[in-house]
Amino acid sequence: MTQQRVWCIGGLDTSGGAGITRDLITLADLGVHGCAISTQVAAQTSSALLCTQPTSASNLNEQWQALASEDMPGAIKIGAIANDEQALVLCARLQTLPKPKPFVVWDPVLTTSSGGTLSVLSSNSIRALLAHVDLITPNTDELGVLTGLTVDSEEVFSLALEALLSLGAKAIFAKGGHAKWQHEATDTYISADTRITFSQPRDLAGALRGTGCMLASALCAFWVKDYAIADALTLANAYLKQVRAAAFATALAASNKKQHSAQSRHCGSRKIAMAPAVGFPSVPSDFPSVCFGENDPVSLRKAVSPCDVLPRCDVLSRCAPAPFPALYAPGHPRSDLGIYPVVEDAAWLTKLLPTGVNIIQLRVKTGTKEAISAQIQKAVALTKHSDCKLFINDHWQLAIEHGAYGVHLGQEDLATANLTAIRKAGLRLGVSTHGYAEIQRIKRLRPSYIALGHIFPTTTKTMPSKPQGVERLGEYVALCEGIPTVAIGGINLSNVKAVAQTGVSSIAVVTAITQAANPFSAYYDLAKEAGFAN
Ligand SMILES: Cc1ncc(COP(=O)(O)OP(=O)(O)O)c(N)n1
Ligand SMILES: Cc1nc(C(=O)O)sc1CCOP(=O)(O)O
Ligand SMILES: [Mg+2]
Repeated sequence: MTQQRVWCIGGLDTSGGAGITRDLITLADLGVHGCAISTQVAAQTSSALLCTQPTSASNLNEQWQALASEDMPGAIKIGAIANDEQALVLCARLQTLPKPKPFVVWDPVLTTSSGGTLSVLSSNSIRALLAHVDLITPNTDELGVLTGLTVDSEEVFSLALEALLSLGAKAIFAKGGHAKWQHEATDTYISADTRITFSQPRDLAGALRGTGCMLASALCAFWVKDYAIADALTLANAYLKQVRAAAFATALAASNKKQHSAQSRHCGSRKIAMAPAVGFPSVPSDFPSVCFGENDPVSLRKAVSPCDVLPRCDVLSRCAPAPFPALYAPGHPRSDLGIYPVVEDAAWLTKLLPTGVNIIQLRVKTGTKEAISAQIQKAVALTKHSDCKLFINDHWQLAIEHGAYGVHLGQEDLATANLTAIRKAGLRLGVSTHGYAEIQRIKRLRPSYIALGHIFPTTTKTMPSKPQGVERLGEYVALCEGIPTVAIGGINLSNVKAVAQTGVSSIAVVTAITQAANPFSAYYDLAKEAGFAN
């Protein structure tokens, strides 16, 4: 059970709105066991810090030892550290954590939302702590205090992130709620080699307390549930959006009940203390827009200039370019795509087209450009007078040149592919994804289908990510909001039924067909077991 446990180290907020009290509520809401180490007892109401009493260094040590005598956690969330003495104890303890080391997140709470001081740390303590944490989650005010900069513009924000990295931060998740210069609330994740942004339209629940605590503890919950960091961040961002919406609705209902005047209905400027339980994020509109890198070619914001002059950037959807062409013409009786064989040369088409296969992919990984071009030309000619939709993997220029039905691209291919040219040529576009962050990145493109992989271990290629499993596949299908979906990776006769039951539109296979003793009947067996027509 050690993987499903998070330790929360921070101040005990008597009101339950923030600190370790809020952390434990958040973890419970997400089905993770939270343990607590108190750095101080803060007598707090929902709007004021009355007084606070720091825990002694020896008591802090004893609390740690008590927890360490039982199960170690999968993640440790640190909030307000009262003073340098406490920082010293924590650094010593973090240094001697047994392996596998828990993921350590520091939410550097310095003041309460009402302005009371919770933490006074020297620059030496900050540096020492940074050496032991995997991720720091400052808001822009905290980023300013930690770096000595006045973070009031995008330029200074970027400088501050660089400054914090050079102080020793391994990775930063800088929250954008306080970044008033941004149209949207954009959280930025940055490490030595990665920059990912997570954007949401600004909402009315600005005065909800404890949002930083909730975000960092939700992140730890998703980490111990074994999500990759980009997915855990996407989920934590979506969780917060859900909580804010629910908190605002609850506060509004309470306010309406109390006072029936029209004026009291707007509670955007009031303090909201209660954050209702909302559970695992599942509502697609709660998920952020995700961009990889500052110049993500998939980012539509850069492509459409009117967004920049509009006051709020929930305009992303309004500015989105036309979707890529649909896989079926409107009114077509069929909605699923069936079994989707992915093959390495055009000769496979001759073998598989007689099955009546609906969609097929040519995935040629070796050979000269001339040889690949000849393969694509042959495949296009073979499918021209059939109902089979031919997708070309990787080679989008050749696919356009030879008039294929569509192109399949991976996440990295998007950096070099010319999406405008593909769209202009009228080709369909399928894109690979491997989790929440990539799906949220790709959805705004409105591709013809979104591939979801890899579902089970595969021997066909080395995957940098972990298998997703069918439970997550079901969540991803729902998140794709009607865009056709294709499951891929390790799918065969023994598991194809469970995959089909997630509602995925198509199931792509390599070895289940290409290494079958009889590929022709393997296709039929898979289609039958999945419950697809043909
Ligand atoms: C249907 C489908 N899904 C995913 C992939 C993988 O594409 P990509 O990420 O571009 O990796 P390679 O196939 O190029 O190795 C796919 N080909 N088809
Ligand atoms: C080509 C490919 N792409 C994947 C992804 O997840 O993006 S998994 C995969 C290999 C699929 O082969 P098999 O059906 O033999 O497991
Ligand atoms: Mg590819």
